[in-house]
Amino acid sequence: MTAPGPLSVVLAGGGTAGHVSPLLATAEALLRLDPATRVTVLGTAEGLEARLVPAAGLDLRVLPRVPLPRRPTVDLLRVPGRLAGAVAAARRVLTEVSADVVVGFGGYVATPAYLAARQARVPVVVHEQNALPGLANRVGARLTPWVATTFEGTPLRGAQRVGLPLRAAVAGLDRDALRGEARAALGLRPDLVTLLVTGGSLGAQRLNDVLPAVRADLAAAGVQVLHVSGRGKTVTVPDLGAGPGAGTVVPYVVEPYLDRMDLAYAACDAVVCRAGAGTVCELSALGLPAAYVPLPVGNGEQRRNAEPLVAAGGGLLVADADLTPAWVRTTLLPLLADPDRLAAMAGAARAHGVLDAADRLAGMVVRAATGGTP
Ligand SMILES: CC(=O)N[C@H]1[C@@H](OP(=O)(O)OP(=O)(O)OC[C@H]2O[C@@H](n3ccc(=O)[nH]c3=O)[C@H](O)[C@@H]2O)O[C@H](CO)[C@@H](O)[C@@H]1O
Repeated sequence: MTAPGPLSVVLAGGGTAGHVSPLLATAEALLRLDPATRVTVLGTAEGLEARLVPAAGLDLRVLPRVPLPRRPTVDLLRVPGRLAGAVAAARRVLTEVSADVVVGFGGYVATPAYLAARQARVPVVVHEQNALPGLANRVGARLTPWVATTFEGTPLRGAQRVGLPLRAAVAGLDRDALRGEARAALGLRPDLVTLLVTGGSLGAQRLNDVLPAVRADLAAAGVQVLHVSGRGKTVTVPDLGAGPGAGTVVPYVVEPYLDRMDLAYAACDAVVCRAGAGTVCELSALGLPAAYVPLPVGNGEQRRNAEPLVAAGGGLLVADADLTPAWVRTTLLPLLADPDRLAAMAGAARAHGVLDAADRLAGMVVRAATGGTP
């Protein structure tokens, strides 16, 4: 059975950019397939989607946030009432836009969206970004045969690996062509080895503390830094004074958040970062060598996100507690001074990455909406 006319697709997800970016990339791919597709996004007023979705020109509908407690606490008793309100709100949106399919990316709004779709008999597609699934997607995967994952081996029933949908600005990035322009736009020198430091969309205080502390060593080695710190997080970059590296002008540029991460990726030669699924997949698809410092909380998904890439030679894995000034001096600086090793890592990363996940997921969404089989 084929739905008549253009499809109406509801994308549900949000929270951090790690959740919003694949949603936006999937919207881009659906609109590439058919520019007449109606795309509606369900998100929260608190997440980054509240800014990023309208900025991408998409229709955002806000649902109340329903955090699901990870452990059975008294708060669990309040979930059904809150959840019922959010399901009813989602259901109204599905009816208003005559949804043909709901695609959930996990997070706060995904659970009510999945339940509303089930009530309205609208097909559901689940996309899980992380190597270990979150609670919302564990629920969602029980309701549908259409389950897509970023990584191989994610424990969800019926999972098919499609990779992580990447925005066209990243997937289509020609780093060599954009390098000069990107460095100039970011206040970096054209001629120096360039390290990108990024703690993901929210930043990471640990990275913000450790990397500036070795500014003098980096500068003395001729390594300039672009440090994306996260909004509201602090970074104190020491003045070089008369210490090592003084007298040479080696930039250490701090930006709280970049809407154009493609510029950062074009500008840099290597990366020190957290291991959010988005960062891992973008860097591997672009062939960027990186030292991954997984966030040591949550269900351990960040370590699992980076492990296969690191095992394939595409980067280093550094425990949070091991990220110290000494590590920078003894491990990172020698790596940055070794173009052959960097090139080998870059090649291994590129071989591991997936560039066309957005098109693969969009294809699955259309099949789910039009009565296909998984
Ligand atoms: C603290 C937290 O909850 N972290 C989770 C969050 O991470 P977080 O949101 O940090 O996610 P990711 O590393 O997955 O992705 C970061 C995304 O933000 C973009 N970006 C980043 C910085 C910037 O200045 N501009 C910008 O556009 C990157 O290009 C990338 O697309 O979602 C990930 C994907 O579900 C999870 O794996 C992480 O565990």
